[in-house]
This record gives sequence, C-alpha cells and structure tokens, in this order.
Amino acid sequence: MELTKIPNNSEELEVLIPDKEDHSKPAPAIHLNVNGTAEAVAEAKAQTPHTSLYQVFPKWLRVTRLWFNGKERWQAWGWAAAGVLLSLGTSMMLVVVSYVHRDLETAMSGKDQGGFYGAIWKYAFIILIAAPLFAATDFVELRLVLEWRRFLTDTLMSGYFANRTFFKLHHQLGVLDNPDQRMCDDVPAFTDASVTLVIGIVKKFFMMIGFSGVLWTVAPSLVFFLLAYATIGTWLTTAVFGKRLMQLQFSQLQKEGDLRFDLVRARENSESIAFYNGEKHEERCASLRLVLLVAVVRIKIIWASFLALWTNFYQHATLLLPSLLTAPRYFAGEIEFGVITQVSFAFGRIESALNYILNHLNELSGLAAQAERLDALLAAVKQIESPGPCILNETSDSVTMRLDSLCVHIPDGSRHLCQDLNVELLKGQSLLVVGQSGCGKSSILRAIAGLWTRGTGKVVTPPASSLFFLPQKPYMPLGPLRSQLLFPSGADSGHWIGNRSGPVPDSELLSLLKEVQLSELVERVGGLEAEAEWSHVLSLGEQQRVAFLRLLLHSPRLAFLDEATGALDSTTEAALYSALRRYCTSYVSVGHRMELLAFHTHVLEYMGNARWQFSTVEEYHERHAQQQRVKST
Ligand SMILES: Nc1ncnc2c1ncn2[C@@H]1O[C@H](COP(=O)(O)OP(=O)(O)OP(=O)(O)O)[C@@H](O)[C@H]1O
Repeated sequence: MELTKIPNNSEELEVLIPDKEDHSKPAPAIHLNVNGTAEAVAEAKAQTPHTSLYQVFPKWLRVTRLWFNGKERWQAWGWAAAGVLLSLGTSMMLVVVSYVHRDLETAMSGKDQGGFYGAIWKYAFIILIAAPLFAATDFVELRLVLEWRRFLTDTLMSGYFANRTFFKLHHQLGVLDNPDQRMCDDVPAFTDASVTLVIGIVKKFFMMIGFSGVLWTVAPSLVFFLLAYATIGTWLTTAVFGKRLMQLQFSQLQKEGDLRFDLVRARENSESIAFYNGEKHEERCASLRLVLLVAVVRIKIIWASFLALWTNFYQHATLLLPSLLTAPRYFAGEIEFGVITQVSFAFGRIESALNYILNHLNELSGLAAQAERLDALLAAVKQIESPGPCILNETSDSVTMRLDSLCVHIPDGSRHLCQDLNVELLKGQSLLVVGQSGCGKSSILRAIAGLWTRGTGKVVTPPASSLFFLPQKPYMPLGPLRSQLLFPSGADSGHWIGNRSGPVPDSELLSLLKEVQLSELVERVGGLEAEAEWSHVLSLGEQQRVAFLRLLLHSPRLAFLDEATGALDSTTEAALYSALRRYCTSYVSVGHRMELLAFHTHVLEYMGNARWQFSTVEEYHERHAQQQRVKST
C-alpha cells in the first residue's frame, strides 16, 4: 500500500492507494480528466459550489415549486396540508401529555391516590387518540415523499428525453456529471430530506408555541434566554459548518456517481476491455475514483465529528438550567414538585425546537447539495431547450433535402467542419458523403438530424416521422427479437410504422429477414419472442443487418446511413443497397468503399479546409479521372 497525501483547503489527509503488484512503485498515472490525485481533488473542488446554505435556498425553492406550482399542485398541496395538520395534532398531543405527566407526578409526590388513577385514565385515553394520529402522520409523510419523487423524476426524465437532451447533455455541454444519478438517487434523497426537514420544522414550531405557553406561565425569563441562545447558536453553527459540509456532501455525491459510472462503463464494454487485457487499467481507474470518494468522506467525517462535539457541548450546557431556576421556588413552597419536571420537559422541547437546524445541519447540508445538483440539471436541460443562435432545422413536405449555407461547428465551437455548404437532393436522388476519416462526414449527418446544433445555416427535410437514421454503432435495446426488428417502434404498435392500422405480421418480418440475409436467425435463436443480450449474441455484421431491416420496414421518405454496412462484406453490402433502392426513394450514406458509388446519384466530397464539393456521380468520376491524368503526365 502506498500513502498519498491529498491536500485539502485547511487540512491534509493521508489516503491509501492499493498497489497490488509492486509495493515499492508509485501508482501509475491514470488518465481520467486529470493527471493525478491532487489534481483530481483540485478539479473536484473547482466543481463544487461555493455558495452558503442561505444562497442554496432559492435553488431549493425553484426545484420545490415544480411540483407545488405545477399541474399536480392540488395533489401536492393536499398531501402537504395533511402532513402539516397531522404534525400540528401530534405536537398538541405532546403538550397535553406533559400536563398529564405533571398531574401524575404531583399526585405521586403528594400521595394522592385518586389523582394518580385519574391521571392514568387520562393517559390511556390520550394513547387511544395518539396512536392512530402518529400512524397517520407517518403514512402521509411517506406518501408525500413518494408522490413528490414520482413527479420530480418523471419531470426530469421528460426533459432529459425530450429534444434528445440526453445526447446533447452528454456530447455538447460535458459539464454536468452523472445526470442519471441525479434523477435516480438525488431526487428520492431530496424529497425525503425536504419532507422530513420541513415537517420537522413545522412540528417543532407548533411544539415551541405550545411549550412556550407552559414555560411562560412559570419562568418567562427562560423563554427569552432560549430565544437568544438558539439564535446565536444556530447562526454560529451554520456559519462555521454549514457551507463546508454542503460542499463535502456535493463532492461525495459526485464521486459516488463517477465510481458507479466507471463500473457501468466497464460492464458495457466488457468484451473490448477483455480483448485488450485492459482490466488492470480499468481497476486502477475505479480504485482512484474510490480513493477520491473515501478521501472526501474522511474529511466529511472529521467535520461531522467536530459538529457533533460542538452540538453536544452546546446542548448539555443548559441541561440543569430549568431545575436550577425553579428549585428555589419549590423549596419555598411556591410551586408543586410536578411543575419542576414540566418546566424541564418544556425547556427541553423548546430548546430542541429552536435548535432544530443546528441539530440537523448534516441532513440540511445534504439537502442543500441535492438541491444544487437538481437545480443544475434543470438549468442544463433549459439551456438545451433554448440554445441561442444555431443551425435552423426546418421541415417541408415538398422538399427531399436541402442544405442552405450550412456551417457546422464541433460542440465546443473551437472549429468548424463545413462552411457555406449548399446541397439540394430531389425525390429519387441519393447522396454518398465521402472524405478522409475525421473530416466531419458523420457530423454533417448529426447536424441534419438536429443532434448538433452549433453553427449557422439551414437544413430543410421532410418531417421527422418521414426520416430514418442508421448510426455507425447499431443499438440493440433490451427485449425479444421482435422488438429488435421493430425498433424504434414498439412491438404492439405496428400502426406507427408507415401509418399501418395494426401490428406488423410475422410473414412480413420473415420476408424482410430474408432481404437482409438473416433468414435463419429466427430459428437459430428460438423464435421472434426469444430474449437475449442481443448486442453480445449477434455479431456486429448481424446487428448491422438487423438495423438495416428496421430501415426497410419503416421505408422512410429519406434515409440516412452512417457507415451502416461497414462490418459487412461487399457482396452482402451490395444486396442490402439493392433492397434499399426498392424500399426507399431517397437516401444519404456515409461510406469509405468506392463500390457504394454505384448505388448513389450524387456525391458530397471533402476537399480540405472545411470545403466540400457537391456533384453528380458522373461529375465525380470525371473529376477523378482528370486528376489521374494530370498526375500521370
Ligand atoms: N462530441 C465531440 N466533441 C468534440 N469533437 C468531436 C465530437 N465528435 C466528433 N468530434 C470531432 O469532429 C471531427 C469530425 O468527426 P466525425 O465523426 O464527423 O468524422 P468522420 O468524418 O465521420 O470520421 P470517420 O470516417 O472516422 O467516422 C473529428 O475531428 C472528431 O474528433
């Protein structure tokens, strides 16, 4: 094991980095976004918010308003009102219990048998009412958390999947870590903590009102003392611990998400990693993530311990104060013995109510971190919804495809891949995009599909429902073979495909499987309803043929194929393109093989320096023949 120092703001922390092969060697550099541990911590620090607890409050309100001001607001307010009313009931019940206690103890100390049994009966009656009241409070709180969580996750997921935000968040912004973790983990934690803390504050507020009355009648000075004591204590504690704990909580959530993302990525790419023997690298990457996570949690534990030390000291400092103040009056015979215990009880309740924030600072800082992360996710989704000046995507029923003065930038805007590109494709025409690797062929398709919006100019195509894109990497969703063939339409929604009125018949699927040269597949895997991990069970070429079948099935007005047959041999590729010409009148392909020219009417060729040449296939051949002649002379 190797000891590495991870510096932090005010303290340095030693963390253990396991080095299983050679104990004397330092861990090798791991290429995450950073070069080493110290940089990783610095990066994490730069990403954590530098806001105080009070500054996070508007963000918490923004996230909370989504439900309470949204279309389900009546339900939201209904659950919240029920929660508050029940809290009021339970708090009042505790005040009543304190009076019964007082009577009970006074009766015992005065050897008043009748008073004692009277108090016992009262107590039994109160329990009869209190038990269902407390159970109902729990029920309402749990439902409130659940309904809020359902709404918030659903809203965030709608935003995430709308307008291909999930793609743009990942590829364009690149600044928001783990949106999936924010929706799955942060939302339930946020709703749970919000309900617990808000209902807790409401309960404590009612309790404080109730017990202040009790205390006021006996020792009004104690009420003033408590108010001043709690105000100073809360202010001091949040100022010293609040911001730091929130930052650490934020950082911890981020690190946990990163670690899980690493492990999920390793699972998704298990075959490639195994072929490369890359497991050591992956393990080291994940170990480093773990080291960073543990480092943050260690610092958090230190701060939490200091907070616990301070709150224990702060709370116990006043423990005997009520007895000290009321005992002289008891000895003088001015008050009964039960009054002393009631005052102590009321004092404790008011103190815990007033110091609620102080006692729950850990939870509060966790909630602040979650509010910060959810607000950032909402802001990122909103930013994507209104991206500012960008490529205009227009739809027209009378146009097959037109690019007007198109200029496509890479997502960070640092360079452009095409400039002033003008292309018009008429019905029945097809276009092959050619050029060296990395010149921007796929990016032009991304811009046409509306995935990349950074740039200028205009793209005019038929409506999205008449287009079909085949990406470089075929996607195999979970589910039976039938869903693989029908994707992106559902297995029970044949009417989505080409305005059909019913599901796609099996005979049609079998004949299309024949077209893409996969006629034996159904029998081989055990029928159309057979389920498997298709991306592992099928070869890349088979996956590309399944994807091609989807295209034939949907027979769109305009299809886009991004090296969609790259894993196939030339004969199969030619067979698929022959089928494509029968099923689809216009299409745009990206490809490297020159044999594909035979299946297209036009070519868009990369000429260097972000310039492209649009011509017919004949003009393309003529141009290249001329270039050959120039070279040979
Ligand atoms: N998300 C991204 N962020 C930044 N740059 C990107 C991103 N995706 C692609 N690029 C860059 O844009 C350029 C064009 O990429 P593109 O995928 O369009 O190339 P291509 O011509 O299709 O390449 P190939 O033939 O190898 O598939 C490349 O230099 C690539 O590094």
